[in-house]
Amino acid sequence: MRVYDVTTFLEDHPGGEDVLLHAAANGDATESFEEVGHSSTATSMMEGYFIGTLEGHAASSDSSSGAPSGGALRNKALLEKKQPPSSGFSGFLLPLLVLALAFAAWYYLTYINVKA
Ligand code: HEM
Repeated sequence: MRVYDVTTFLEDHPGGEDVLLHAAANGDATESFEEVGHSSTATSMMEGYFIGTLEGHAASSDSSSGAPSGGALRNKALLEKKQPPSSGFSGFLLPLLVLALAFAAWYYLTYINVKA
């Protein structure tokens, strides 16, 4: 199941914040969202609020088959969060490595490779 954080969108939602809060409290807004017949603009807007997927939770259309209830949605530990772009090797170590290489090159050219 896909999870969206619409807290910053509540005030801007043309359908009002109440429907969003109600859908969130329900745990699964898939059906409500589809019933409204949202435009393709609305559907692509929604992707901007996507924060991750919830594993082990069936889509609402399957919920009659005894799938776990929306309460599980609040278990943030189950969320597969998107990695922030600036972390780990590419975010911190790589720029540091490039800087170190640049310094080494400058040092070599300035002090070691001087032709008198
Ligand atoms: C991230 C999720 C959502 C986004 C980005 C979104 C966006 C929009 C947008 C752009 C509209 C204007 C009409 C259109 O372009 O289709 C709209 C209308 C509406 N939305 Fe949403 N929506 C979201 C979730 C929901 C949910 C979960 C519900 C219901 C529980 C809902 C209920 C409505 C209703 C009732 C309208 C009609 C308002 C009217 O005609 O006056 N929306 N929404």
